[in-house]
Amino acid sequence: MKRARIIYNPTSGREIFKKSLPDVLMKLEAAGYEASCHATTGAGDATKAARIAVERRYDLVIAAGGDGTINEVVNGIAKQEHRPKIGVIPTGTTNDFARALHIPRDIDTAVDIILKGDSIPVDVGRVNDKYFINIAGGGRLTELTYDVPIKLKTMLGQLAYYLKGIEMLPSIRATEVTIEYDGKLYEGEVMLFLIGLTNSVGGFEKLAPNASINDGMFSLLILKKTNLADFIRIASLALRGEHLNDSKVIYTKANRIRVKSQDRLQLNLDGEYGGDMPAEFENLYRHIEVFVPLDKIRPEDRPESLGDTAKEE
Ligand SMILES: Nc1ncnc2c1ncn2[C@@H]1O[C@H](COP(=O)(O)OP(=O)(O)OP(=O)(O)O)[C@@H](O)[C@H]1O
Repeated sequence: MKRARIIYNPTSGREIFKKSLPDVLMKLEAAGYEASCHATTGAGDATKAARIAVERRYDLVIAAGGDGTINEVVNGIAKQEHRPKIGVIPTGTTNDFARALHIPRDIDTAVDIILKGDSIPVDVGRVNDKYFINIAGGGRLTELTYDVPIKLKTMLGQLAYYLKGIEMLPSIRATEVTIEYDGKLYEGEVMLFLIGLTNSVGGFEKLAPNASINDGMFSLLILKKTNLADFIRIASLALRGEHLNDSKVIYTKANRIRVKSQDRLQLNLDGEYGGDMPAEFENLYRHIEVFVPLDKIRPEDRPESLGDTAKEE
């Protein structure tokens, strides 16, 4: 009998998953899985739980939570040789990764997608021995995600991040950085830089419009130093995906990126604090298989167009 392990964060998003858990377990059992679950207890626990699930040779690991939980689960799996397929039940505040893969927030539908059994390989980012699935970034603006209290997120959802952003806007300053990407060099002051694996960041779905989830490339976006008015102008352009040609924006694809700074510069990995720079980023090509609604995935990202290379590594 196949075995499934659900790793869920009881505090994520609006804390709704607990109520559905018995139904989800029953549904998995009815589909022929022996199903069990682990409720995370705090930072790092989902990584530990995923590592144990790998050791115990679970066939399927389901991450139920927000991007932070999925990131932790991937961190427990990505280094291992035997990597079980991952199912995602998005119950977080932002759910960028799930949104990029068209996995809906409705728990029942998300479980149906897993049970249907269609999966695709996705790229994973590695930086200083940590992994990310969606986005890495740096700059004062990316640091605001750490300060949003859990209770506020539970009450307000994504709005909590925007409120925090507005509160911080006047105090955001630029940072001097050196960014090396595939042999090219950028040196100067930046408001932020983002290294994306998908097109969905902080609810902005058009930030990296031509990102592919499994082409082995990062989308690198650098926002140079701006004044407050320019910053607001570019942010509103970004909502419509019209920011890429702005003279303050550098946007390109790269496979390897190095970032360093004279100042203290924190690294944000999938919305959580991930250590300080310097950092070296590497794109791990099609490193993990995730269950998705195949009919919603762009043709070029689907297995039939991936060919045999999808089975490499
Ligand atoms: N029992 C717990 N109590 C407090 N924090 C927890 C607990 N379990 C996990 N966490 C931490 O909560 C972090 C954020 O969780 P998660 O991403 O699932 O939800 P979220 O913050 O609501 O959603 P999003 O990341 O999409 O904004 C995790 O990275 C983890 O470190």
